[in-house]
This record gives sequence, structure tokens and C-alpha cells, in this order.
Amino acid sequence: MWSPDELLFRNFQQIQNLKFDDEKISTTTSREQQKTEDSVEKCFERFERQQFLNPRLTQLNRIEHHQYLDSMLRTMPSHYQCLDSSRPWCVYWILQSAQLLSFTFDDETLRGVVQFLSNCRAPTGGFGGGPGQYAHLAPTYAAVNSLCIIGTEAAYQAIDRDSLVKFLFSVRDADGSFRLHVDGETDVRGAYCAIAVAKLVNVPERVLNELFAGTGDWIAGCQTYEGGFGGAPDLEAHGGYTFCGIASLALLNEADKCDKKALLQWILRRQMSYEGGFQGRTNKLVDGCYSFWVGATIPITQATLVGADKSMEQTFFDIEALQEYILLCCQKANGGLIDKPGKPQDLYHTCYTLSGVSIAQHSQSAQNPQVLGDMINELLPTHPLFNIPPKSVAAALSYFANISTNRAQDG
Ligand SMILES: CC(C)=CCC/C(C)=C/CC/C(C)=C/COP(=O)(O)OP(=O)(O)O
Ligand SMILES: [Zn+2]
Repeated sequence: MWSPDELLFRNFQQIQNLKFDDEKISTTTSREQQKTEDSVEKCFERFERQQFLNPRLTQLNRIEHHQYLDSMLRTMPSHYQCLDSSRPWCVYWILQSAQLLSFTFDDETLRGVVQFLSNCRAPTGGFGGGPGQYAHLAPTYAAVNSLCIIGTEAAYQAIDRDSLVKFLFSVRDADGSFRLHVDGETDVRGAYCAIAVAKLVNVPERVLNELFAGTGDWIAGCQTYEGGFGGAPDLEAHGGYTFCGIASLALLNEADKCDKKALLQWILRRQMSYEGGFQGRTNKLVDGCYSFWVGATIPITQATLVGADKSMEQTFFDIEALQEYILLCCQKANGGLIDKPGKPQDLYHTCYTLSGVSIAQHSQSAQNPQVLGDMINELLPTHPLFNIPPKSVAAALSYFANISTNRAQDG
């Protein structure tokens, strides 16, 4: 028989999933963390043992990543079926990864991509996740980014700005928040996707003012007591939503609406002291994709503080440790990059690990990239607010600034 106290203690132990040994108490979370550190340690040890025999260990496997992306653009394996409503995302992850690695696809392939994305355009404006699908803000963002990376006349023309703006108004709510699709859920990804595409296609200022009235306040309401942003007010702070929150506020010139210092403190704490990569939220595991979501948030936040504080010109995170984590622990020998050791490669992690490495390399100085290992590891820069090349942002802004002139000339 158990005494009531013993029973209570046993229940508590089970509820908390605690395990006791002589030395320490462990939980599911601490065991997962230990397992991750062990797998990362193996990658670091392999490097220490073999670095002189195999200098490729700190090298970016350019050729393999290139081959992986090229083959994925042409034929996807059957397990990508679950991404049937995210096909513009697959295109974007491939194009963005490829441009970071400085390779382009041939003109015929790119014409095919533009045609495919045009087929994803919905009659209501915006883009769906595939041909014939309803318009949704997330694939709309992916399609517009992809077309701006391609940057040809045909690519720009595949974005019908007038119907796109109509779609954006159709998913806006009176408080300035955005649903991801008509009658869909509201979260800060919606606001970010709407703001990013509207800015990139240079929607005139007076329309922007109407479209995003109240949006900055709604987004600021997503900042939590921890300092990061949740998906919507009162939800847990998370690196992905935090990127959406601060990138949106920065694009709207409304960063002063949030507590920028609390944000910077929260975001800097996401870099893992042993692994060197970032976690997405408090007490969770390192994941390569946060190299971008969290990594880009750091220079964006620092840039919003720089006027007030000169020390903000210096990057505050460990750019070497992040590159080490990605190069040593997140590359697959047969191409593609991953979340953490033991996981399979995928397009999403390939895009956001490479984008994060690019942020780390270029955030200190535009002229003098800080590249870990051989200079062959240098990636092209990415624009931290849109995550496409800075030159593609400039070209799109300029094209769409003259859109009425361009159309008049075409006619
Ligand atoms: C523009 C756009 C669409 C941005 C998306 C931003 C983004 C990555 C949001 C993350 C969403 C989320 C709560 C993931 C948690 O996953 P998890 O619980 O599996 O991961 P975790 O353990 O690392 O938190
Ligand atoms: Zn991930």
C-alpha cells in the first residue's frame, strides 16, 4: 500500500515524466536535448579527427547541392505529394537556394517555371498552392518572390498587381490583421506575406496606407512577455513568427511599436551555446531552418536600433558558430541540407539553412563577407526582409514603379 503522500509523489513523478538517477533529474526535454548534443558532438569530433585528411568537412558541398536542387525542380519524389498545396513554395525554395549558390537554370527551364506559376494564379487574384487551387497568402508570397528572383519581363507580367491588391483587401480584417485565405485562420504569417508582396510590387503609398491601417498595432500585440512574437496575440513566442512580426514592422516603418530591446534579448538567447545553431523557442531543440528565421531577425532588429545606439553596427550573434553548425552538422553527402543530424534533406531546410549562412556571412559587412573555411563557401547575399537577392528587390521595385509606363509602352 502507498501512503497518500507517496501516491501523490508518484503521480507527480509520472505527470512530469521525471527520471531520477543518483546524480541528476532528467525530463523528456532534457533527454532530447542531450541526444541532440550527442549527435552534434559526433559531427564536431569527426571534424577534429579528420580535418587534415579530409578538408572537405568544412566545405560547402556546392556540386551536390546544385545536383539535388536541379533534380528536384524537374522531378519530385513521391513523398512530396503532401506539399501538393505548396508547389510555389517548392519552386521558391529551389530558386532561392540556387541563387545563393550562384547558379542559374537555363532560359527554357525558367520559362517553364514562369508558365507553371502563372497557372497557379487564381481568378480572384493572388496565387494558389497549385493550378486550380484557391488563392492563399503563403503561396502568393512564394510565387511573387520566385517571379522576382527570375526577374524577366514575362516573370513580372505573371504578377497581375491589380488583382493581387484586390486579393489582399479580401483577406484583410477591420483590425488590420490578415487571414491566410478567405475565411481562413489569422496569424502574423498572413500579415507578413501581405506586406512583403505589396511592398515588392511597389503598391502606391496611398493604397498601402489603406491596406495596412491598424496592421502595425495588431502585429505589435503579438509580442509576448518573453520579447519574441507569437503567431497571434497571447500565443507563445516563436522564431518563425518573430521574423514575420519584426520584418513586417520594419517594412511598414513601424518598428517603434514593439519593445525592440526585449526582442533583441529574446532573439539572441535562441543561439545554442553548444550546437551554435538556433532554436525556435525557449527550451526547444536546435534546427537548421532557424538559421534564417532567427538569424535574419537579428540584423533586422539591430538595424531598427542603430540610430539610437552605435554599438548596434556590430553583429551580436556568433556568426562563426552558426556556420560551423550548418557546414559540419547539416549537409547531406548526396546534396541538400537538414534540420539536425539524423534527419533527411528537404527543400525547406536547404533554403533556410543556406539563407541563414548567407545572413551570417554578410551581416557584419557588405564588402567583406565573414566566411567560415575556404572562400568557396561564400554565398551570395540575401535581403533579410524578403529573403530574395538584394538586386532582385531593387529590380522589382524599379519595374513596378514604372508599371503604368511599361504597360502603356506595351500597348
Ligand atoms: C512567411 C512564413 C510562412 C513564415 C513561416 C514562419 C514559421 C517557420 C513559423 C513556425 C511555425 C511553428 C509554430 C513551428 C513550430 O514547429 P515545431 O514545434 O515542430 O518546432 P520547434 O520545436 O522548433 O518549435
Ligand atoms: Zn526546421
